[in-house]
Amino acid sequence: MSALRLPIASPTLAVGTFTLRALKPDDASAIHARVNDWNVIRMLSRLPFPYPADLAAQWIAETLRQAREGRAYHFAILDSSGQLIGCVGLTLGQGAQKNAASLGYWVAHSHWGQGVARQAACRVCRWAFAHLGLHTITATAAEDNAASCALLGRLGFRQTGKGEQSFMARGGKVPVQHFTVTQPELDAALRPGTPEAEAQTSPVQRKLLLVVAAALLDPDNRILLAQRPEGKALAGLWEFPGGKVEPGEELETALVRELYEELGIDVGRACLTPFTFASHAYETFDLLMPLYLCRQWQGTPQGREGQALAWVHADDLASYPMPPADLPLLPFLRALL
Ligand SMILES: Nc1nc2c([nH]c(=O)n2[C@H]2C[C@H](O)[C@@H](COP(=O)(O)OP(=O)(O)OP(=O)(O)O)O2)c(=O)[nH]1
Ligand SMILES: [Mg+2]
Repeated sequence: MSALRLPIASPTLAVGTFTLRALKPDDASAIHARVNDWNVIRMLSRLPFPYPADLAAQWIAETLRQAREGRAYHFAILDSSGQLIGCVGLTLGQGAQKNAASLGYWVAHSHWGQGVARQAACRVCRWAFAHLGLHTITATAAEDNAASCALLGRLGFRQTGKGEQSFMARGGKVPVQHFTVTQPELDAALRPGTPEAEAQTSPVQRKLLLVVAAALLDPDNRILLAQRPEGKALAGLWEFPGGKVEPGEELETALVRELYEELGIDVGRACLTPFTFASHAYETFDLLMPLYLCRQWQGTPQGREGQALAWVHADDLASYPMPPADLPLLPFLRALL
């Protein structure tokens, strides 16, 4: 009886300072901006040049369908700031080839030479061998893509043959090399001490970001929200004023400082009452945000960083889109006010 292969959910994988996660529809513009580059696209067999903007959205939709059906797993490669810098993926064989998968990847030209593709490809292969029941992973690289051929060699891929393949962007056939790796071969390539092994076995810990924030309350029990300005992460969303705690800084000191910097008000530490906290796993960091209540301060809050401000009744909070970390806090505020 042949074992049925059930689709498994695409994981989020950490490797070195990079994060690999399933593609999302709103990755389309970043993908288009980075892949529509002759340096990148000439190494990819199935992509036309120029690369039409709507092709990225279609491709993402197709990868999501393939992942749901367990036919392929494609990942966005994000750098430590959450910026998409490439893609890596595996397409699974069918029928007699069901224990094999083919590997593909590309990295934005601006990030070449930094080991991004090597680390990402290695991480995805390790995950696939561990979870997809594969015997082999294959890859094909254009013969003039020396970096890719070298990368595969460093991951234990053996060259199994040469051939020719059509490359759409180049408008014709291009000499290619075919490669294969098995799990023992990949493991052997990850000998302790190699950069591959280090990046794979000691992924940099997810960053814990400590942010302090305040719910300032006026005599009508309205809460002050500030709109995150353009150019900042989560721009346009409404938040509790506050900011990052600096290394070695006490939480209340940080909050007093942030409220002065952002709103121009003076708050005494004794006027800050600990209320609750937010804990949220953002894509590239974990946020821990103690939230204080404050009913007394000196001065009138002003958006000193250009941010819009709004005094909002607890019942109206839902009309102000907030960062995902803040949503679990709202029922507590409604119950209090
Ligand atoms: N202040 C604040 N930050 C929040 C809230 N919810 C939420 O997810 N965050 C996140 C967004 C940011 O990733 C982080 C706070 O960063 P920030 O950019 O405001 O930090 P900051 O005020 O120190 O500003 P900067 O000097 O670093 O630009 O916490 C919230 O309600 N208030
Ligand atoms: Mg802030």
